[in-house]
Amino acid sequence: MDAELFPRSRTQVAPGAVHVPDWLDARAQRELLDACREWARPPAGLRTVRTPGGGTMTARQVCLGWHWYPYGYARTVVDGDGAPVKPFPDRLGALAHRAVTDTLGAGTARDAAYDVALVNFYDGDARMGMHRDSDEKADAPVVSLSLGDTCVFRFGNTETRTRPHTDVELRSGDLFVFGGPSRFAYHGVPKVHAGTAPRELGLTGRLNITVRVSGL
Ligand SMILES: O=C(O)CCC(=O)C(=O)O
Ligand SMILES: [Fe+2]
Repeated sequence: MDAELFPRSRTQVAPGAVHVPDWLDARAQRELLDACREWARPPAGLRTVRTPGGGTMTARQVCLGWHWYPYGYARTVVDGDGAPVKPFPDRLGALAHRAVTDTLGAGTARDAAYDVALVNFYDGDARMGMHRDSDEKADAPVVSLSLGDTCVFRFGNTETRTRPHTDVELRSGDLFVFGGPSRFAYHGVPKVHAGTAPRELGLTGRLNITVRVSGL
């Protein structure tokens, strides 16, 4: 949509939590999507995540650098095909540094060694419940990039899964960074709006890439 009634602008959603609309241009989105398609291939490809309670996550996932499973990190896909996790690409680290500098300032992530990416694919009625990204042993900001369908991203507080929270619309190309006092805030994806991806991207569904420092 190029004729917004109200142009979207950069917003600080909470201290240390910043939303930047359209951070990735169409070409960068396309390149990231192509990379995600490669990463999704087996071995150590896209998988359904099973939770200890016997449930499954509706968003399917592939990891880079370290393999996340509920609730920890490993070097191999311990809850899947057992293959070694795919390497963390340097360019995702560079992208994360640029994202943090752009949102929270140059000093914030100077020494942060980004080494993990979690790629979540949402199709159909997929969503993600309120949770904290708390299996990392470091407090560097989490960098989140979205591709494809628009979603409602719910950003809450560090104490409870419930209110107060702010609902933000994340669209294809948007950046969301949460660090500092917001690093361990609860967040989730209650809704993905099917069929809202930019037509020229060629993606049915939504992809989200979070880049993190494992501290491991
Ligand atoms: O899909 C999103 O925007 C959020 C993903 C997320 O919270 C996570 O991977 O931990
Ligand atoms: Fe998360």
